[in-house]
Amino acid sequence: MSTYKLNHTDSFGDAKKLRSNQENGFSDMSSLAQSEKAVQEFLIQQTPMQATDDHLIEFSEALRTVAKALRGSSEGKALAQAEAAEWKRRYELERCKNLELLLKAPSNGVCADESNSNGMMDHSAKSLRLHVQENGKSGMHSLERICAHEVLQDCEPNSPNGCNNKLKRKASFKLSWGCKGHANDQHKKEIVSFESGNITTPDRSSKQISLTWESSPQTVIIFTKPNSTSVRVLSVEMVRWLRDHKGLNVYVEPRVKAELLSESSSFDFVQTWEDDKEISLLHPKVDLVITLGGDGTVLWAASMFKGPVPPIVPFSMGSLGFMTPFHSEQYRDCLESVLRGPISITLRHRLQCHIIRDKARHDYETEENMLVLNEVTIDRGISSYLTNLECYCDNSFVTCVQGDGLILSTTSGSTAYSLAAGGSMVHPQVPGILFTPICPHSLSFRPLILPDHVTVRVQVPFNSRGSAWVSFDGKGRKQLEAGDALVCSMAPWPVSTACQVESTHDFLRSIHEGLHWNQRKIQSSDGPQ
Ligand SMILES: NC(=O)c1ccc[n+]([C@@H]2O[C@H](COP(=O)([O-])OP(=O)(O)OC[C@H]3O[C@@H](n4cnc5c(N)ncnc54)[C@H](O)[C@@H]3O)[C@@H](O)[C@H]2O)c1
Ligand SMILES: Nc1ncnc2c1ncn2[C@@H]1O[C@H](COP(=O)(O)OP(=O)(O)OP(=O)(O)O)[C@@H](O)[C@H]1O
Repeated sequence: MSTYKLNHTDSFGDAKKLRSNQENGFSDMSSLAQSEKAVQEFLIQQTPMQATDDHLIEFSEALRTVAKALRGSSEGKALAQAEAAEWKRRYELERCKNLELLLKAPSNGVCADESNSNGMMDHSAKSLRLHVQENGKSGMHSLERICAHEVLQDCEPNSPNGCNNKLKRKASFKLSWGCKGHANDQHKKEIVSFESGNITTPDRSSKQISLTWESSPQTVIIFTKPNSTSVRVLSVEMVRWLRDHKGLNVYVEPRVKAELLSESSSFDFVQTWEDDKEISLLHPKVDLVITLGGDGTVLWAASMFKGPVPPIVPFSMGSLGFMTPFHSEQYRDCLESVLRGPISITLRHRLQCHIIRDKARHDYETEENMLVLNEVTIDRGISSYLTNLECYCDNSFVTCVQGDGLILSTTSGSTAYSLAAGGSMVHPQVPGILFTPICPHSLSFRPLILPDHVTVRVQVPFNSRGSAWVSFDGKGRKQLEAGDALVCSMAPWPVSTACQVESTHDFLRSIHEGLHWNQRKIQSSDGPQ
């Protein structure tokens, strides 16, 4: 039998080609775009109906061809910008790797934080570390590898050891993928095997994931739904219990710290942060996140982490709870069992999105990356016109959405807005991107589910009647003008949420209890046999 190899290529394989296109070709895209618009306007006035002369018809055909070519080139620009952003990210990653090597060099492979002989972090090392973290998501990701779980422990006023700024380990844990029929969670096999030239899939890729602590969690952060009396009462009780009975360091939002202090000054042990930048640096210190609220609070908590997210334990204190399986009345038992481990988790994928502006001064300029746990929505906002959105998947044209808009959803978000717009419900652990139109003005537009490795680009064409609006998990609305594009792909930082029982059980329970999915009276046997 002949042998062969299966290659996986990533969607950026053509980036070099695109870059050279960019360099050699379309240098002044905005003027091209204006010319295209002018041609289109001209065509609208000069329809073949009005132009009876044969030459004019021929001329208008030629202009149509030119307009098409111009449009093609402007589409190429947005694509090239997306590719450029990706190359920029890769460059940042490389840079951080080099920094990692630099940090390692003087201390024989030991993390720079550890290398300091008296255990104190020297200022330059600290500022270098912060600098790396501030340099975009790749930098932060890389840093996690550099200093896995190493943190600078804050000075505790009542600490038995006094304030010695000793470096302690963040609690480490292990994730294992269980297989049906294999009690031993160490069981490992290739998902796809090519033995003897035959392709087989001995195991399925999505399995139950369990988290086992390798050292005890020490620090938790609690996010709470605002303006709720029951949440406020519970947070007071929980913070005290976590400190007095579990000896944990507790972080809360600044608003909650103020609430706690208004209850009693004895809550001054509770830690907080001052601005968003500070919270983005908290990840290396926090072992566990607790949310008290509904699904919106889980979305809120996840949005605070622009890189890796500590495991989340979501308590249900809202009306619906697709991502909040824990009952707040039993919080002590739940937290005892989570802190002890092992626990089943659902690894929820996130999408990373960024907007590429047509007006961007140069091609490498893109906006900040946004991470969503549910979905990114592109809609018509306050405009009463149909949206007109050109959609591409990698380099292929998907379709033009004409309707109220488009939802690009994670599988976790499949039970949220996408469901309301007619998308399928998908188990949250299935990797993929849901492509769900909102009220498409078409009889034949069915929602799609795309694989997890693709990059989706949604562009407002230059001939669009109005602009479009983007929102991220229902928040942070931004306007997309003609020529602007949204680029979206799977993020490398999933969100792990603790399960009450296990992932599939919790998912089914949420659609049964939350949506009364497929509830119907059972037909009686009293009838034709
Ligand atoms: N027509 C709609 O169904 C519609 C419209 C706008 C926004 N939304 C959803 O609201 C989300 C924002 O939630 P919020 O709590 O901040 O706003 P919100 O307070 O307006 O609540 C929206 C509702 O969506 C539910 N929800 C959120 N995530 C869910 C999920 N993954 N599965 C099932 N239900 C979910 C919430 O429980 C809540 O009942 C958006 O991400 C979007 O999915 C839905
Ligand atoms: N810590 C927080 N800070 C600011 N806003 C928050 C926070 N937690 C939640 N929110 C916002 O409050 C709103 C309501 O939150 P959430 O969905 O958790 O509660 P709920 O609406 O009572 O739940 P449900 O939708 O299940 O009834 C959401 O828009 C969410 O973004």
